[in-house]
Amino acid sequence: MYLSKCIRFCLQQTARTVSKESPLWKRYSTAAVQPKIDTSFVGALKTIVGDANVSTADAIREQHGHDESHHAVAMPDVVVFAESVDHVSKVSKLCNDTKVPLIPFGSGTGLEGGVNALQGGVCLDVTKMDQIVQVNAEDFDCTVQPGVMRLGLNNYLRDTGLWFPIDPGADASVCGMCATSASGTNAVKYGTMRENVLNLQVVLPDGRVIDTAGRGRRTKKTSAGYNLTNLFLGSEGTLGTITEATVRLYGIPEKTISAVCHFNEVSEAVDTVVQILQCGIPMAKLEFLDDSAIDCFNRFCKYDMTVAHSLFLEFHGPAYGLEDQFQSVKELIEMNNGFGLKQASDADERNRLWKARHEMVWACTARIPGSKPYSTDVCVPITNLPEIITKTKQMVVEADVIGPMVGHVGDGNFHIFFPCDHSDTETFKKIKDISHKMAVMAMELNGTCTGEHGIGIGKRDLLVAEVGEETLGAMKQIKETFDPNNIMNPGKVFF
Ligand SMILES: Cc1cc2c(cc1C)N(C[C@H](O)[C@H](O)[C@H](O)COP(=O)(O)OP(=O)(O)OC[C@H]1O[C@@H](n3cnc4c(N)ncnc43)[C@H](O)[C@@H]1O)c1[nH]c(=O)[nH]c(=O)c1N2
Ligand SMILES: CCCCC(=O)C(=O)O
Ligand SMILES: [Mn+2]
Repeated sequence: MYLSKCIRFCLQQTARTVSKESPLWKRYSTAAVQPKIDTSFVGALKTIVGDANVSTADAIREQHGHDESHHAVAMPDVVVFAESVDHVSKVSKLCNDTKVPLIPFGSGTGLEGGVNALQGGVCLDVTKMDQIVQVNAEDFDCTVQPGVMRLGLNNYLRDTGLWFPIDPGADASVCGMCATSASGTNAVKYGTMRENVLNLQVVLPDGRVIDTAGRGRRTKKTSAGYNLTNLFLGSEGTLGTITEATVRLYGIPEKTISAVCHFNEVSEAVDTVVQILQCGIPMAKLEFLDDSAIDCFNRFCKYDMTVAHSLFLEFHGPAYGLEDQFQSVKELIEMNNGFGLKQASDADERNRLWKARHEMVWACTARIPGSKPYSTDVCVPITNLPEIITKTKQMVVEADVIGPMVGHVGDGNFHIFFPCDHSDTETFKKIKDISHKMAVMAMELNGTCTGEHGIGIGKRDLLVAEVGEETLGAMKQIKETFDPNNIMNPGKVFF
């Protein structure tokens, strides 16, 4: 009853653009920021980080005013490249004292408009802080600065026999992945960022530097006080700037088996997934692509993969026993009328088998030249997957829009990738409508409107429907405590 009240509220709100004058803004935003960016402010920034690390050039501001999503570019007034924690601290304090918005920038691969400078201000680019501070190979952890990218980290780690498995597809910064609580294809086995971060160093808006678990702490377990680490995971730059992350590492699996198979019915594929999980088979990846996704891929890469609903699977482990796991899954696939099962262990073969999954975003946007991805990102308890996937697919077919479905179904999480061209207003309206209905359906099925991309700009209305007014109020209190002047990435997560 309560949920449906919230959903009605949220349906009313998304129908219009929320401006600073609206009651919603006043209700859910802290003090609005008054940017005071003039030559003396820019001069003060230059004094802190050096002339070469401050840019007001249009091209640089444009580059920092958007991510990979469809959201309209919103440029910051100035871009600052920090080279040290001291830089971050002093720039934060200056912005706080002068009430200028401050937007941390990782690598701009986000999908919810997280770095778009809705109210102008300073974009704080931390990519120059790119040191791997420490690797504790025998403890399976390492500490990185915010400019360290996940692929760079894994290249560096290769000789140690370890890897950092969280894989959002894009080569994102590890601290940006903390900020959005990212996950991706490996979460079935290794969890999301929430399960893999041991400690964070954060610069608060007033310039204070804190370590969420205490300086140097890197234990797998702790019961010491509030879990500030988890508070900052998924905070999307709205509470502070993450300047160091200590993350968990894993042994590179001795053997990997990849597999792909097809189904005529969505329900057969999803039932197979649920049964694999119920049997406790420790899958590394369990992904679903529908027929429309495979069709996009074939067109984009000139492949001739079977155009059918497909499961992409991966097994990681010691060579001993992995083949048995594969055989058990094979039986389940056959029981559910799956066909065309292919498997590979060799790295090149495996990459070829999985190519459709990895090319998906670009294969999809290629269908409409100049389009950008509009991603939906719902996640539900695994037993509710068949219902929401089937209903979503029906909506996409009925609306007659291009909307391939790709799911991290092993986690109950899936996306429709809509190639989005804002000038086609009719299609855009249909996309928004389906996206909204998917989120509402997910919430009705005890799920969430975002499993991994975050709230950003696009899902602010949905947050209140998801968590309820009281919980949203508690979140706002936390925001006000850390950031009383609302300088940190204003207009994100909350209005
Ligand atoms: C092709 C493709 C495919 C995928 C994805 C993207 C793309 C382009 N993503 C989304 C994306 O990769 C993910 O959101 C990253 O975690 C963003 O990291 P960036 O470093 O790019 O942060 P980016 O610079 O885009 O910033 C994202 C948000 O975090 C904040 N932020 C960044 N660095 C910060 C810091 N140091 N301190 C505080 N705040 C900071 C920003 O202010 C912003 O709000 C994804 N994701 C996923 O989870 N699963 C997936 O499957 C995919 N798949
Ligand atoms: C529309 C982009 C969604 C990217 C993503 O999350 C994935 O490929 O899993
Ligand atoms: Mn994803």
